[in-house]
Amino acid sequence: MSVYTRVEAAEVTAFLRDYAVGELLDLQGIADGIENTNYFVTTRGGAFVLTLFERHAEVELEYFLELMVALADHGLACPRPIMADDGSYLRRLAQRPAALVERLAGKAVTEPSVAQCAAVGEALGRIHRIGRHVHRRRSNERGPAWWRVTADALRGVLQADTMALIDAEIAFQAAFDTQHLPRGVIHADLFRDNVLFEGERLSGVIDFYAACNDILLYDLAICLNDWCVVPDGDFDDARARAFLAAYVSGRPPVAGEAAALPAMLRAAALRFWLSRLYDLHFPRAGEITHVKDPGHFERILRLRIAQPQRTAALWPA
Ligand SMILES: Nc1ncnc2c1ncn2[C@@H]1O[C@H](COP(=O)(O)OP(=O)(O)O)[C@@H](O)[C@H]1O
Ligand SMILES: N[C@@H](CCOP(=O)(O)O)C(=O)O
Repeated sequence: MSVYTRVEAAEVTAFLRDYAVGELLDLQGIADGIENTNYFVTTRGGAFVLTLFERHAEVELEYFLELMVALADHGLACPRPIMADDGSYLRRLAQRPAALVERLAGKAVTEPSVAQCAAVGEALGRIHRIGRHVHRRRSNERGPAWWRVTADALRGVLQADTMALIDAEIAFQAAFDTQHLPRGVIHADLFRDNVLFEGERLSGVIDFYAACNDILLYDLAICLNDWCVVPDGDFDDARARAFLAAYVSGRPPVAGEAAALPAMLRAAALRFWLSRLYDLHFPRAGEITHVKDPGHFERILRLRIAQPQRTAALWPA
């Protein structure tokens, strides 16, 4: 579940007095999600999602909200934050920072089609372009420094050969030159559960609460490893081609990006393997029970190491 902080209708009614959204008609806790407390809020003025943020600092939340406003202003299908009467997007409710955003139609897909992968590639290219308008900055809290700390935390609980693979990959990534790769705002967690569809139409990209400034190609690699794979982690060529073609039509790559993709795919696999391993071995008290399979990303990492040329033919000429 993802209602960590309970709020009553009376509290939400009082909270909504500072927004021009009309009277509260309905309040429903949202069961999906991992990190924050989310409620569907229906008022006379529309349908919204109320998020109570459970762990981020206000300065980070200002970054996420600035990004969502910029994306919505530039026409990306994503939840537009609702401005309170005092001009702010971030308020407080039940001793938590809280924001009200537009509720979007659609559902997440578990088996994406070629057309849906193309739509996600197109949306990711747009996020990377529009991200240039965001003035605040945020570093990637799950970047190489976090990989090393997390690997050290896992050292006592993993088998020696598993640990050796993690250490070798961290060393490979440290030696890999990324200076020439374009950087900007990345979503950083654009998995299947963070995109809503109505049929083949992408109706919303959600959950910008891992967004940060990092290598754009790394964001692309995160998506490819999730959206464009068959269950064993190998690429589905048609989906990967469609995703890449749609992405590069919106954000043309610079020299050297295609050659760096195999390493970025490995970095993306390592990052989610580590977070899943950490969540499995060190579950957070009182939090989510649906632990995601770390083995999936171990398989993906091993495959990407074994097949460095695999994406060469998928990247548009
Ligand atoms: N703006 C929105 N419109 C419609 N549904 C949403 C919206 N935001 C969140 N949801 C629903 O709430 C769920 C949890 O949201 P998410 O942001 O992924 O939570 P968390 O940050 O806790 O992981 C999503 O899977 C989706 O079903
Ligand atoms: N999409 C991820 C979960 C989100 O990552 P986290 O580091 O915030 O837990 C996955 O499928 O593992």
